[in-house]
Order: sequence, then C-alpha cells, then structure tokens
Amino acid sequence: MRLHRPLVLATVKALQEIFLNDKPRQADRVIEATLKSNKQWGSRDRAFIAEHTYEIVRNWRLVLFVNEMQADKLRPQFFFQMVGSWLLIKKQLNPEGDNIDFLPKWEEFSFVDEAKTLARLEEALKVRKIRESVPDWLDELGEAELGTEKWTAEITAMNQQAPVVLRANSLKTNQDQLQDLLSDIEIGTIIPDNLPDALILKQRGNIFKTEFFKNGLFEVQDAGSQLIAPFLDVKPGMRVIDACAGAGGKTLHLASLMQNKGRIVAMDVEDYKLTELMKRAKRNGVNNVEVKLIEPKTLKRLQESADRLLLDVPCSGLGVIRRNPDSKWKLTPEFIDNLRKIQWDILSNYSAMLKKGGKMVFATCSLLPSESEAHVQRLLAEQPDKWELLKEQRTSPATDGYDGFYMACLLKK
Ligand SMILES: C[S@@+](CC[C@H](N)C(=O)[O-])C[C@H]1O[C@@H](n2cnc3c(N)ncnc32)[C@H](O)[C@@H]1O
Repeated sequence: MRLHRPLVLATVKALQEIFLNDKPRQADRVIEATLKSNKQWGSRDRAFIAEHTYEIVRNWRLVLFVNEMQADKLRPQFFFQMVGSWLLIKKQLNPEGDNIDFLPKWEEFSFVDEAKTLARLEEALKVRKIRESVPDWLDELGEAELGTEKWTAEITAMNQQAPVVLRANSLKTNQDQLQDLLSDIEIGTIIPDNLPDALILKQRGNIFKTEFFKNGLFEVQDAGSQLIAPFLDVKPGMRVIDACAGAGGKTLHLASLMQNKGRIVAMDVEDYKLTELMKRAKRNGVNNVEVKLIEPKTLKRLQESADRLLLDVPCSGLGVIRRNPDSKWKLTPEFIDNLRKIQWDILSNYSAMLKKGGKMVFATCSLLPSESEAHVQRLLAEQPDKWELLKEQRTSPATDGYDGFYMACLLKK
C-alpha cells in the first residue's frame, strides 16, 4: 500500500478533533464530517481515513505508550508521528494485512523511530491494559466482574472492527428478497444463522445512499440487538410500551413483528430522539407507533396498561465499544455508578405500566453484570410474588461475534 499525504493529513485532523478539542467530539461524528468535507475522495480513500482513524482511537493507549506520550500533554504536531507509528505497529501485528511497504521519508514522520517503536511495542504487548488500550479503572472493573479469562477475551474481541448488519424490514421485504435486491447493485451480503431478518455486509460501503434504505427496506441494527424485540414475544394487536425508545431501533422492529397492528407507545426523556423515531417510522411504513415524552405523571396514567413492556435502559455501552471506541476514554466510574441507579429506578418503577400476566424485557448493551443481571436478581429477590424470570440471554463479541447485549424476559404474576 502506498501512502497519500492528503489522506494521512485528513486522518491526523480527525484525530486532533477527537482528542484535542476542549469539548471532545464523538469519533463517528468527526469521521462522518471529515468524509463529507471532500467530495473527490473515492471509496478507497474514504475507507483509508475511516479505518485508520478508528484503529488509532481503539488503540489509543497503545499508540501513546509506544510514542512515550501523555494524553494530557498532547500537541497538534504529535499526531503525524502517532499515525506513522501506528502504520508500523499494524504491519508488525498483522504482516499479512494490506500494509505500507515502508514509511515515506516525509518531514512530518521524522520523529518516528522504527526500532524504538517496535521495542516499545514488544513491552506493551505484555500488559493487557496497554495492549488492548483500556484505562486502568475499566480494566480493573471488567476483570472484577467477568473474571480474568472472560474479560481478556471480550476486551480483545472489542478491539476488532464490527460487522455491518442490516435488518430487513418485514413490512416491506424479507431477508432473501433484500439480499437479491442488494446483490443487483453489487452489495454482497451473508445470511447469518438463526436471525430471520438479518444480513451481514461482505464489504463496508455507504448503504445509506441506496434507494432501498431511503425507501425503508432495511435498517442498520446489530445481530445481538435484533434478538431483543423477538424476546418480548409480541403479537399483532397487542398494546406495547417501549419505555426507553430513543430513536426507535427496537420500536421499528417491534412494529414489524406486530405487522403494524395494535399500538406501540414509544417513550423517552429526550424529545429530539422521538422526533427522529417518527422520521424513521415514516420511512419504514410503520403506522402503529405513538411517541410520548416522559413527564412526571406519565407512569401513573399508563399504570397496568401494557401487554408487553420493553425497558432498553441507558447503560455504559461497554457491549458496543467496537462501534464507539472513544467511549473507553470518555466513560468514568462515577458515570457508570449513576447509570446503575437510573437502571434500577426504571426497572423498579416503570414495571408498574405492565398488566398482570404481561411480559417485560429488561435489556442493556453492557457486558457488566452489575448493570444487567444484578438488577433483575434484585427485583426477583425484593418482589418474589410479583415476578417470574422466563428466560435470560447474553450475546458478546468473544462468544458469538455479536455486540454485547443482555436481555431478560419476566412475567408479571
Ligand atoms: C439504550 S438507549 C435506547 C435505544 C433504543 N431503544 C434503540 O433501540 O434504538 C436508552 C434510552 O433511554 C433514554 N432514557 C434515559 N433516562 C431515561 C428515563 N429515566 N426514562 C426513560 N428513558 C430514559 C435515553 O434517552 C436513551 O434514548
């Protein structure tokens, strides 16, 4: 692979935006804006920028260590060196990959010392938290909750690029038909086992530009996430509450499983997410959803009104770090502590909206039992006459290659 200076420069600038700003910006937003900024870049150019920016964000601690740099003492001019050293590290770690033949003798790379980079890399590979680039506190927390072997496997798998998974919208098409339609426009996909609506892209590409996306034939939704709506066992005609609906990834899936029949009340505390949800519902041909911004009286008004209740609660997102690698650097232990309180609050209070005999799914995209299983166990222990745990499931990058989701289905007695 030959290096093109403008592409390296774009990668450097994106990294500066992510790590140097007073108000750090989310990596995916920065990359999206960077790619939009030059219409002349072809798909390989765009792939180079996105891939290398994400890789360096994922391996941030490793890159800093190899370059003997400190996160709080960074200067704009250091970033070229980081990209140069990352290209050398990448070649060392995966000699069979599409690597640079040699680092060009550009002035900006003059501080990259190949021998030193490789010597520091050898040292880094001996220490998990540096090798896998996780902050100390997170490495300790993960190990304490999951055990050494599982945590090591998960955090290693979390540093790999995640596949792009589509969910065929069964209100408009199906898995096989969508696969054929995409194949006609040279987008190759694979049908995974046991997921009736999912297609995995063989190669990354801008699928949002396709007419099929614009016409609501599919949504992008991880395979693990596609297990959650079916876990709730909805039927056409039911009254369903999706209490933490956000922009509606799972609401849309519920609507298609219900064949657009019955009613879904999609609620959230953030109005702008519900506005986005309605836009997506329109595109998907969904017309059985009503959105509701949660207010102090909402829960009381909706008491015992739902046949099914989905609590897809806010969480640390430790199960989806493959997709949001910068969250490793933005999360704090205090933030996760606060989330645990909110999660328990939602589980213990919102469950009042479910009718007796109804089913509730509590779900997170966290690997941590303290954000997931522990809350369900507490509910069962505190209210044994009221709840029965019907089933529980976990997905994770190390076990099945899906994102890390937890879901529990409970019956209200
Ligand atoms: C995991 S996200 C939901 C993702 C969404 N279900 C989907 O599939 O796209 C959690 C959501 O909970 C919302 N939330 C936070 N606090 C809440 C609360 N107290 N009550 C209800 N929703 C809340 C957040 O705004 C966020 O949209």
